[in-house]
Amino acid sequence: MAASGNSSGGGLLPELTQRTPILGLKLYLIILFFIVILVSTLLIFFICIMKRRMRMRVKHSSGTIPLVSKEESEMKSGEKERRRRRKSEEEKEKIGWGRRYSLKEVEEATRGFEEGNVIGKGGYGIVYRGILHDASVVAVKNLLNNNKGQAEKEFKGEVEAIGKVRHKHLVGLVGYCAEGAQRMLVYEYIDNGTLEQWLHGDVGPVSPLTWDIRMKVAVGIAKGLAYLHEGLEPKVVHRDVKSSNILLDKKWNAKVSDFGLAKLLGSEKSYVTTRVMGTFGYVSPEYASTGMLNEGSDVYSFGILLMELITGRSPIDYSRPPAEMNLVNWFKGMVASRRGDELVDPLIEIKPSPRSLKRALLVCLRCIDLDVIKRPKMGQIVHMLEADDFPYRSKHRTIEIDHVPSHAAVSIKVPYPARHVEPSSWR
Ligand SMILES: Nc1ncnc2c1ncn2[C@@H]1O[C@H](COP(=O)(O)OP(=O)(O)OP(=O)(O)O)[C@@H](O)[C@H]1O
Repeated sequence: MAASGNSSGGGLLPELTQRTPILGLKLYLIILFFIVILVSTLLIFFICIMKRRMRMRVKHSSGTIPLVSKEESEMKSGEKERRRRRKSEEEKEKIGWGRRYSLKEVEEATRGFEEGNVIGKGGYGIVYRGILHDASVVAVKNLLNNNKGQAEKEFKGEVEAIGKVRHKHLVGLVGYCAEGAQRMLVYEYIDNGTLEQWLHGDVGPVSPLTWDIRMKVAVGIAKGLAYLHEGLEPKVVHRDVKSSNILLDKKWNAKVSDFGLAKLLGSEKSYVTTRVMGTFGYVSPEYASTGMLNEGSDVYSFGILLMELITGRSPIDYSRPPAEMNLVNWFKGMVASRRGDELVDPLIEIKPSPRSLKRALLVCLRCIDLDVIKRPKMGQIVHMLEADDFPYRSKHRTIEIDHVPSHAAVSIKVPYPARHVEPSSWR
């Protein structure tokens, strides 16, 4: 019994240890190999199932206990999409110097061109105050429909000429709108009215525009014009320098506005137009009679503007006695008869020093010289108005002022800076 029991147990083991035809491996090794394969297959299968279950659980949980509601998450993705689209629209609408605005944007900014947002009406259209999406305040000039044929031309010229021009004393164009028949210009908003309003509006018995403020305004305008004439290539002639085109901020900084009439000029050439486009009373005689235009015409208009600042009078005022209706004639006559101090606006409480007054009067006379060549450049005017000791510095050479009325008994000598005027001085 013992022998048979031994032989059956011993018979099984030797079978397992017998070599098989598979690579001569022993049977138990092959069995072991298959068991390992089976176990690892099961293990992989199990892991896959577990992973799938976990994924399903995550899905399930986000559906049942969401961190944000479905609507909210849709809104968020919608908002994201809208923002992305708005950003790409804005990128598309950027035009180098500013922006092209859609009609919808301008309508929103002005609350549908609400009457209450009208800040002024000019020859080319109505100006509205507007607030853009980014909260910046702007002045939107909506060009008139009945001006379209002409205004469209002006519009294009204006946009191209002034879009890139940036200067402390020039009103910046921040963009435009050209949709369908609509043409609009979007300017930075200047918050303290126009020089015309401050000079000729009802300001009470004492003008807030003191002599010093008036001179500061004059220097600002001169700097702005000097930049147009001498700081740009090709230069820009404004063509409509007048008090209603001078805007003021709360610190009395002057900003020259309305380049609707400005045209780009070739550097050496003067420009001939078929019709005179300036404003009566400010237009230089040569521009009025020949249509020949160069920056000298702006200098003439600046001279008239300076007279207006000194006297508080309009260039043409039919409500005055005939001898005083034309500001230039009255002004020249008063200077010639040495009554310059009577020219000062009676609304100025503290009178200017004789030196400061004389300086301003002489600049006026030089600007309105009938010979355009003899008029100073705007950069020189900045120097003349700013120089403390002008016109008394001895090293200045003197130049005769022509065209003070021929009946004038006096010959006025106007010192003239011999130095070269650095562009940086009027910037
Ligand atoms: N950028 C601005 N910021 C604030 N107000 C402005 C601005 N531009 C214009 N205005 C206001 O709108 C008014 C009309 O301006 P606009 O330039 O159209 O006409 P104007 O200069 O009075 O006349 P014209 O069209 O004959 O030049 C101005 O008088 C001013 O009160």
